[in-house]
Amino acid sequence: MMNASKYKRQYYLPPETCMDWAKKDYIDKAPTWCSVDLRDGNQALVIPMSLEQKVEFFKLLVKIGFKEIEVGFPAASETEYTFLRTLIDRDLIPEDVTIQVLTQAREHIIRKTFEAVKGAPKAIVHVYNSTSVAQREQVFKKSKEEILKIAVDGAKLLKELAEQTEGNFQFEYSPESFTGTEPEYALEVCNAVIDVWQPTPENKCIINLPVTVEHSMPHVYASQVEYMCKHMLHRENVIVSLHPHNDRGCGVADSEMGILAGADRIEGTLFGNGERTGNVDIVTLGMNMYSQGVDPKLDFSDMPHICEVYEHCTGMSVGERSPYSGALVFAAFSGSHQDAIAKGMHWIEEKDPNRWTVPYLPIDPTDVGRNYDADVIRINSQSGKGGVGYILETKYGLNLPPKMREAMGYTAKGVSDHLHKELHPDEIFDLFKKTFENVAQPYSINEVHFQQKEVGITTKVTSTFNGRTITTEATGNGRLDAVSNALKKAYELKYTLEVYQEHALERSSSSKAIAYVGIKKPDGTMAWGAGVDPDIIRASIDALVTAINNR
Ligand SMILES: CC(=O)SCCNC(=O)CCNC(=O)[C@H](O)C(C)(C)COP(=O)(O)OP(=O)(O)OC[C@H]1O[C@@H](n2cnc3c(N)ncnc32)[C@H](O)[C@@H]1OP(=O)(O)O
Ligand SMILES: CC(C)C(=O)C(=O)O
Ligand SMILES: [Mg+2]
Repeated sequence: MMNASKYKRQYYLPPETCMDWAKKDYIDKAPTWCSVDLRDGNQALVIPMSLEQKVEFFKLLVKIGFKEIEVGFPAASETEYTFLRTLIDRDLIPEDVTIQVLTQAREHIIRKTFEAVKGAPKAIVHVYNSTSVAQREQVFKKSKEEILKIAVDGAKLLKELAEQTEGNFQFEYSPESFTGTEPEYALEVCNAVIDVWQPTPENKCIINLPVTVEHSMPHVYASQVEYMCKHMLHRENVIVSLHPHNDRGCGVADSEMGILAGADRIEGTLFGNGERTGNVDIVTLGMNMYSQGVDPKLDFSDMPHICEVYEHCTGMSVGERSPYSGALVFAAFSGSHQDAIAKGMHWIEEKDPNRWTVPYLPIDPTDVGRNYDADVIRINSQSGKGGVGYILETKYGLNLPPKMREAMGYTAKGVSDHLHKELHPDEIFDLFKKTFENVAQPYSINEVHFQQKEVGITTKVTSTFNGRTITTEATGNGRLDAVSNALKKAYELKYTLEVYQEHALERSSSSKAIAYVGIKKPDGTMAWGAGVDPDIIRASIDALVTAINNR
């Protein structure tokens, strides 16, 4: 049995109501992004990245467009230290990119960090100490004043070493475990740090408010952020940064509401890698903005490549349902969704090509390097005529009559259900051909001759049924009608010719046409056939014979 009574809330509300952010419904500009993949993401991996993997990942982050990248915890290990030196010594940091390094607020760790970062063209030195009730009591066993002193001493040492070290440095402070800290106390500590640094418009400092562990609903965090923003010393010279983790699965909501509450900057990772349930997923955050028409200033247009490098470097995998990036996130298997998507695609093509409104698809999959054919409409036993028809039309250029789409839809559903598998587009096309195209058993046509009469057409048809060949003559008001009448006469067939449609085959063959025929049987149900031939008359006769064979 589980025992909920051993838990109680571990978060603290601000001393005043801070809900102004709730009046906003829209993020109108991208925050400053800082990737912490190479530090927070890396420290959460079973096997942290090698030097080569970190270099490859760094290049990917630069290509995506990150301008601030926390590259590691240089005092942590030789690999971390060497990676930082490699970036600086091999001149791998583009001019418009600022690297960031993390250090505990401990003297020897800070000193080692400055040793590692010296010569960096631009670097953010990020110092942290935990301020939460739990850590004050259990880990540090120190009073509020003593914890504040750790932060202030760390801030002073950063300032001192920055002056003595070659390079350009900006400072960042995190009251780690902010979400388990009383907001008034977190504010007091942050303001004490800001007071040491005395930020200016030219050299702003960063105050990072981490959701080190996600304890509350996102609106509580947003209220805490709003409180901090409202009361922060030199707010105009402070960049307020958020660093949400995802323990309750609300990292994205924390970030979005936190931005509404006044934050300027987000630290997170690709696909939400990071400690425990991960850091906030910057792909989701950025693409959420993009899907509202706001440029996220990050380029995710080649998502498959981004996933590949991420998986290769971290050994993690991108989940199939991972927003905007997962293998299945654009896939529609169910019939009504496919139908709506197919109609939506036609709508934007014909009516409004500049605005994406396709039902069930929050963004155009091609914007992130995915494609309609392989990724969107996929066929299994949950699918219907809309999806099957869409695939036949868009991939193979077959524009089936609406009722024939339905017949083909049920045929595909039956096969998928029976085999218990997804049908790939080529399998659907093969199924169509096998079931509905030029089927010449048990009836087949050997020869057809026409003669134009004053009223209508006369035909002489030689056909075979069960090994017996006969020739019949008949008239009709057109060629197909005449052949149909001849076959009815030859075999006493009972049906009415209900649907006829034809078009050129542009995709599969430039010189052929396809005809579709639907016949109504005495019980009122339909049978369908298609014929493909360079000669449209021959194609229509083959379609008719196929429909007869499918009765
Ligand atoms: C929420 C986060 O993600 S924070 C980042 C966490 N990442 C990492 O820790 C990865 C890199 N860290 C490391 O490799 C190691 O911890 C090192 C090399 C930095 C330090 O190693 P060590 O000194 O051997 O161990 P450790 O980190 O456990 O030190 C714990 C001591 O530091 C103190 N401490 C921990 N964090 C801080 C901090 N941010 N500021 C000041 N003191 C701190 C603890 O209270 C403890 O003190 P005690 O010795 O008096 O008990
Ligand atoms: C070091 C800090 C910012 C951190 O990673 C966290 O609190 O999650
Ligand atoms: Mg973290």
